[in-house]
Amino acid sequence: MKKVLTIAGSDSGGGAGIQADLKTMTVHQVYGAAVITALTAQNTLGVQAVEPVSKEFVAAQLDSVLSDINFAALKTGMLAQKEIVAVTAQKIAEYNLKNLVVDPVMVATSGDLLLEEAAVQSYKELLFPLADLITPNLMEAKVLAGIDKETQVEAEFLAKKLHAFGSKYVLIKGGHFSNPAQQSKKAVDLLYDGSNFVKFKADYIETNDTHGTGCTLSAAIASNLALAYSMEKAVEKAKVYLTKAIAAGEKIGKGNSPLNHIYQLDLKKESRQG
Ligand SMILES: Nc1ncnc2c1ncn2[C@@H]1O[C@H](COP(=O)(O)OP(=O)(O)O)[C@@H](O)[C@H]1O
Ligand SMILES: Cc1ncc(COP(=O)(O)OP(=O)(O)O)c(N)n1
Repeated sequence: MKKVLTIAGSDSGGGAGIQADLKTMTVHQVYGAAVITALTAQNTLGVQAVEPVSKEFVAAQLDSVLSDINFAALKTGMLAQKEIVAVTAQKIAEYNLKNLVVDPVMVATSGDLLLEEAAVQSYKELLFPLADLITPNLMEAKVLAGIDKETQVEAEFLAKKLHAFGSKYVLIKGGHFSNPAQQSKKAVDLLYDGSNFVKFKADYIETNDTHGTGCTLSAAIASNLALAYSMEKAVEKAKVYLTKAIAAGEKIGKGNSPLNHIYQLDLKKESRQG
């Protein structure tokens, strides 16, 4: 079995972070391991509190799993602080890890901050040059490119700007674009390899129940890379998985419900009532 590592924060509500990553990995039939960078007291309504893990303890977790398990791919999610970005990059380089997907998580959809501002530079200098793929959403891409959040820009422009930081590929996620493509009810993500653009289009689902979409997408891509798919195929398959998981969502909690990862398991619906 292929092994995949997530280095990310914990979402006590189970919708995003390492919980979403491990569910996604399991459904992809890869073995998921998790290094936790921060605890969040979180539910479907938002993030009530954040407790970052010390950089020493993140390093200890990384040494534990990396000295023991041979990972075919890995992803990073919420890294919270610049020291955690730095130690993560240091260990990824030290253990010469391949197939790295970096989801530069900054803010939850609820608006709660998941990364300190000082860490943005560390992402660009330390982590992106090691990455096979970075997966910013629109707002994250603007922050990383140093563009005002209110400025209207094309995804192509952002992809080119971010590719200059050294990752092999950039995927600009389209969940927050209010552009003609979305008006035509398509969720469009743009992949750039430094020369060519590839668009991935899926049906845009009219719902606010999208908690954990970014985490799920990057975990699915990492799983597909571990399974030896090309980057294009890995993104294409991940997007299909994600869209089905949004469409199959069931109401959980009082706020924005998480995705449904068990929709494709062969379980009788009656056995999971309640
Ligand atoms: N309502 C939706 N219907 C279908 N796909 C969506 C929807 N919202 C987001 N997506 C997709 O989910 C993924 C995550 O995108 P986005 O929401 O932009 O990132 P994040 O979750 O990091 O904020 C992308 O592939 C995007 O196209
Ligand atoms: C612990 C933790 N990590 C990441 C996120 C952000 O999740 P994401 O999939 O980008 O999207 P939303 O859940 O915010 O829609 C999080 N909330 N918590």
